[in-house]
Amino acid sequence: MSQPIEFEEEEFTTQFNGQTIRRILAQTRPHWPFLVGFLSLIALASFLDSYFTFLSKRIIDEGIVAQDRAALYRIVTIYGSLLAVQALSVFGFIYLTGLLGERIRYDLREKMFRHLQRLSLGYYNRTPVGWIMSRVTSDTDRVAELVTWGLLDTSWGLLNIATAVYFMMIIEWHLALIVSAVIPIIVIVAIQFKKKIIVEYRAVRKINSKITGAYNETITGVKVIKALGREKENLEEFSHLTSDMYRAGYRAAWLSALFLPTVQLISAAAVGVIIWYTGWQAEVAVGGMTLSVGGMQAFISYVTFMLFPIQEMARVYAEMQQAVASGERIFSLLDATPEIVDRPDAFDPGTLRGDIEFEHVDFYYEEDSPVLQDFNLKVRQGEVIALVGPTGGGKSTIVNLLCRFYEPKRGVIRIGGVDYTRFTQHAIQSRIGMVLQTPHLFSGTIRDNIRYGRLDATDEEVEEAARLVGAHEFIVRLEKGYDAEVGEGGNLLSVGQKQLISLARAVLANPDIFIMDEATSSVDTLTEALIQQGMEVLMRGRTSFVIAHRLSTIRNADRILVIENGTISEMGSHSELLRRRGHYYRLYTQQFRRERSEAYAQQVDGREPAPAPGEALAT
Ligand SMILES: Nc1ncnc2c1ncn2[C@@H]1O[C@H](COP(=O)(O)OP(=O)(O)OP(=O)(O)O)[C@@H](O)[C@H]1O
Repeated sequence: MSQPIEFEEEEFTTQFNGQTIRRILAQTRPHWPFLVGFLSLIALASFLDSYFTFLSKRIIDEGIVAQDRAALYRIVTIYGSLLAVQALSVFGFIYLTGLLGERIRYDLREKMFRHLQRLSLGYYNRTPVGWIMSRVTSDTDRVAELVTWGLLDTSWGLLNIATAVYFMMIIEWHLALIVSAVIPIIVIVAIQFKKKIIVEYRAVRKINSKITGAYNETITGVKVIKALGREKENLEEFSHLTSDMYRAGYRAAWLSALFLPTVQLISAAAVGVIIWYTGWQAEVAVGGMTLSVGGMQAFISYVTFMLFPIQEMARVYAEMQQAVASGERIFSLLDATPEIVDRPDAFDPGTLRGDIEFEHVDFYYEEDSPVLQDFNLKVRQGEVIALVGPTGGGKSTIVNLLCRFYEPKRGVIRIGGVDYTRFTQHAIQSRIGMVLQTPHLFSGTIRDNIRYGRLDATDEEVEEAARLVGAHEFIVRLEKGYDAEVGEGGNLLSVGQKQLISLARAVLANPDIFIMDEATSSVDTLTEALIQQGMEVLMRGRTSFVIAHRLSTIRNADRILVIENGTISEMGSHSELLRRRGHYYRLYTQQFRRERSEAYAQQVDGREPAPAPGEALAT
């Protein structure tokens, strides 16, 4: 059953955390010229915004009321030129904010990508891919939004209010003080509303993604639902969801509708105070009236125009909680320390050729469930080791330890007589060639994927490698040959073809140690023979470990290890182990019998037998 995707709808319970906010803001430090640029332009634009209202007052008082045509023209000309300056500064700050946002997104993503490459496999085991993807995409966006548009709206809002108060003070400071008292009231009311509205909309989105999930399950599982007669129960569950959504949607709509009239009423009260004050002054201070008609009009404009920046600031404040939570998750990723780090004196031995030794190795993924305990193994340079045994026995773990994707918890692994933790990880991993059971190919062409083994290889070398492992024939049969796209993860090719390409890639890399996890199923007999031949090319003269599923590999191996419960339960060559008539003998005869009967069935009725991986040697 599919799970609804809810990464976007995570809970944001984080409270304001000054340290995280400081760290988020610190992301702008390398780009301070942009920041200074956009803040200065915003300051200019907001100053002009308020100044325009002041100029309007002067147009009314000095031009229209005083009937002074020259003054009117002069002020209107100033107004017009400043409008052009304002237009330029608005263009400038929006442009700079956009650029700053892109830089911050780029920086964060690059930092995360770099860090993700350093993290050990253990981190990837614990952390779902979806979680990481959410950090890299939506969280980065939220943080970038906060430090750009959020910062822009806040500074623009604050500066607008400050300059408006400044000009009101110039016009009539008593009234300016009275009117300013309204500002914090509107700010608090606006923040409370916005916070509540955001909570309701988030609830709506969350339920919506559950509804999508419910639709998905019902449609994909329609047969089962019908067969079990679950329609009524499903409908009831669905009705709960939709009525929850209706309630949350209703509350959001009600709050949104209530919000604007409420703040408008508060500002209307302020406008009332202004008008009352003007009238009162006219009464008590006949002849000495300090607030002109233009002044009153300017005050009313300042109060009304203040509403918009206050709303924007309230929105930013309410959304800041989300951005802080996003920031915390991004930093938790960036602060995760790799479990495997090179020692300060780590070196590159130049080669990994030499005997390999596991000495008293203990290993676990989870502390309370040991996988290997006191594991000992000596492998001579050039030996081919086949690992067989039941699933979960520890075969992949042995190979993972050898590649140093994990390190022993106790004991030591030596390569060429040296503890391998003295080498750099790169020195080890770049000299081990690995072909996985379901090999991973990267989107691109077949040629690109083979060349991944050695980036400076020529086209001829790429083809030569493919020929050596027997992949050339199938590649040239494809319409575009080596230039055929493999699709995301190589999914346009079969498992066998992917293995052949991985073998060619490994040949090109010319590793000192070769590791192969054979494909268990879905490989036809011809491809299987090709893979076998390719493996032999690669194993020649190289120490090789094969997690073996096929009889042919096992017969040719120098030594076969039967791995059960993290220990070697049997070890020897194919004929030795058969003579011993133990676990290996049973696995082998079972598989041999199955293969015989399949071959017989094919001969009799020409049908393709279904694979029975349950009986394979290493599953
Ligand atoms: N990443 C992991 N985190 C936790 N436990 C793990 C992890 N990988 C393997 N294990 C556990 O370690 C044990 C050995 O697993 P391992 O994959 O080495 O066995 P295997 O012999 O290769 O099996 P298979 O043939 O199925 O691949 C199993 O019990 C498995 O559940």
